[in-house]
Amino acid sequence: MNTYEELRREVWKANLLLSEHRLALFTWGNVSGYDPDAGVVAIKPSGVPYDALTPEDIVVVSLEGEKVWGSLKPSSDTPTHLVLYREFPGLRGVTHTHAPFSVSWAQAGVDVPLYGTTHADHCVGPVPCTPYLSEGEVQEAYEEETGRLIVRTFKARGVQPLHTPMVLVAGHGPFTWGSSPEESVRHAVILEEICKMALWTRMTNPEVSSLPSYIARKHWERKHGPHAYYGQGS
Ligand SMILES: O=C(CO)[C@@H](O)[C@H](O)COP(=O)(O)O
Repeated sequence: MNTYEELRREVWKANLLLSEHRLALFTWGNVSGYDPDAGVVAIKPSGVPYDALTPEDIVVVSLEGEKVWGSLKPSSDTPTHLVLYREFPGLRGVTHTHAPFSVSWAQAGVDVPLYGTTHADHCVGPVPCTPYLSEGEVQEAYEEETGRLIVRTFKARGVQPLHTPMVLVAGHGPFTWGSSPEESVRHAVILEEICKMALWTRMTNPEVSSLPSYIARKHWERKHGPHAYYGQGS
């Protein structure tokens, strides 16, 4: 019987990084990983503190959300993760945190402007903030609709998820993703730093404008290859 041990250990280690980087207190936040060959997602169990988490606690579900391995309840945010894996091809890891600067920008309900090269190295353009979910969406299927809201926001704005691996959900907090669970956590750390620097930048100069696009493009292409700008690359 497949116990998905390798995937579970990878996801377990990534969840411990949330706590190590102080991106989530208590049981807040969650990290998952997707194995497309097996067609399963491993994710943190709901309500288990990080310092008590073991690889055996990690729960494995199908892309449709059916539990296929594990005794605990999967994270309450599992439906959000699953929508992102289904709708954004290439994702292998998703992270959700309650990191304070990221949550502050999400609560403010505004995009994080691209003020500098640190941001430009990791995102083509501002970090999008979604609008609020409607009352019906919240009542109907909150976590699933949160994922759909992220996908709608990126598609409506023509943002490539592999070129902007992060988003703020209005009133809630950040979701980030990547080519592995560990990379999705790294993007959450980077997002928190971007949000902190953007807030301090705006406090230092309320009239500050965004970084000129020719500098932002140079930094993005230096790191991701030429012609990778605005999704023209791989
Ligand atoms: O977004 C939230 C709550 O607002 C979640 O991140 C919880 O804070 C963690 O839930 P579990 O993963 O433990 O179910």
